[in-house]
Amino acid sequence: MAPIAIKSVLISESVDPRCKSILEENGIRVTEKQNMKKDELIAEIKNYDGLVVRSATKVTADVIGAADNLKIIGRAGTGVDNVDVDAATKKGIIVMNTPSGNTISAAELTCALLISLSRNVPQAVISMKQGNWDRKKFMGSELFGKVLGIVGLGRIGKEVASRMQSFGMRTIGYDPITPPQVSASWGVEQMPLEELWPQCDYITVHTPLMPSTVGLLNDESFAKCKKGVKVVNCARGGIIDEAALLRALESGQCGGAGLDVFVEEPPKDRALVEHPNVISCPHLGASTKEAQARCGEDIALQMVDMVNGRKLIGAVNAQILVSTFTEESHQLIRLGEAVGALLQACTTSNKPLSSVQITTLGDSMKTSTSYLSSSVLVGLLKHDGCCPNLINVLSLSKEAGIKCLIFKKNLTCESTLQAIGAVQGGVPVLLELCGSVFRQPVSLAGSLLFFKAPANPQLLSSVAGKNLM
Ligand SMILES: NC(=O)c1ccc[n+]([C@@H]2O[C@H](COP(=O)([O-])OP(=O)(O)OC[C@H]3O[C@@H](n4cnc5c(N)ncnc54)[C@H](O)[C@@H]3O)[C@@H](O)[C@H]2O)c1
Ligand SMILES: O=C(O)[C@H](O)COP(=O)(O)O
Repeated sequence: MAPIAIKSVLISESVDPRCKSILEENGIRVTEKQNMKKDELIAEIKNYDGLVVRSATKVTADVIGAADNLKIIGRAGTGVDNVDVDAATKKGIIVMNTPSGNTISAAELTCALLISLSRNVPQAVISMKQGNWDRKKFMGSELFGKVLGIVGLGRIGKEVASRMQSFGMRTIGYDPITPPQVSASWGVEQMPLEELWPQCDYITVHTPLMPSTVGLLNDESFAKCKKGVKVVNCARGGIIDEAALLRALESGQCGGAGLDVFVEEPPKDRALVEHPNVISCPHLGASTKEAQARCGEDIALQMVDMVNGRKLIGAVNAQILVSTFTEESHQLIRLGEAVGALLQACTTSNKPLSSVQITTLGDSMKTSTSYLSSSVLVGLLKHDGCCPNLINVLSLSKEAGIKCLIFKKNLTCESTLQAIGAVQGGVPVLLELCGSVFRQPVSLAGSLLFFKAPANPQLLSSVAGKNLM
């Protein structure tokens, strides 16, 4: 992949100043503009190659549609649910995050909410400030010996588990990806949700927000819980269904909730925030000096590493690019694109080919097959008005109805058009085209003119001119 040029970046939220400094030290122009309305962002975004956001900027399909020069959206934090990743991918824009920078901070806030719930700390504080001394009202219960259910055993779930184990809690959990033996090694017994709900005194959720996690805790699951269960959501609003939570709080099925996140932020509907058994924060999980310093620094360094062609870290929609940061991969990508463009040029139709078979030969090609085949598709699809790159080409070729088959060994090819290429001396060359073998490999650079005729020196001079013979 040719290095991605990022000359200007817009930071649209409060991101640690290290982010701006690092980008500027690396020759990238930075503009900071916070609290932009959607229309303002749409008007502004076309001026930038890069955008850095936290969770408040909604990078919707409209914004992406207007982002004519945008090559990267950097999320200084974990969740990318405020970015339309599909729209970005289709437009060939990399989406990158810094998922571990705020793990500890989010885990610590979760623990703070769990502890606060057990001892009514926030409610007691408010009562004291109002001049009261109410010891009876705020009778709590120990966490020691209680069961904590952790739904989502990734980075934050794991850190919450070890911290709450030190309070003597038994930690059980569920995660469809983290293997049970892995979570067992940090003290979390996994089980299906059906078994988990009835055992928990406390439940905390740490999953991303996606269709399968919306309303994970809903009327049905609350009904399966112990009466008085206390819940915490420091992940994303909506993982605990807000209406169901309110109903459970009102019926006493839920004894208290600690909420850092809401479906709508800030929440216009105040019913949950104002409920006496709810303690809440304005999305503060990552709001520590340490987390912000890490995330701001990480996103800037990741962008700079990518621009300088060193490596790609944190890309959520461009896995294919990870192995394209070597000179060898650049040569193979140029080869793939040139072969794809050549095959497309050989067709008489303006439409892209409907199916393509890509065969790689040799051990050294084993790791390059995915980006090589994608680069052939880039070459096939490159025409006026279509801007394929390695990020969007699979979705563009799917839309164009191109069937792509990839083989890692030589197969008899029955294609109407066939090109064989290689990299020789660092240069992509063509060895064979539609059955014609080039004794002298043809450098795949610049403009090429192919002329098919029987081998006849006189004919050649009539085409190429005597002086070129
Ligand atoms: N409140 C904040 O300020 C704050 C800060 C950081 C992260 N977060 C949020 O916290 C959440 C977790 O972050 P993380 O860094 O631990 O993410 P992670 O990717 O490390 O872990 C998420 C885990 O959820 C699991 N999961 C996915 N679907 C599931 C399901 N249906 N049931 C159970 N588990 C499921 C995944 O397998 C994964 O192990 C994310 O939503 C993130 O956006 C919030
Ligand atoms: O997903 C995250 O990283 C957190 O929700 C933090 O969001 P923030 O950067 O807007 O505080």
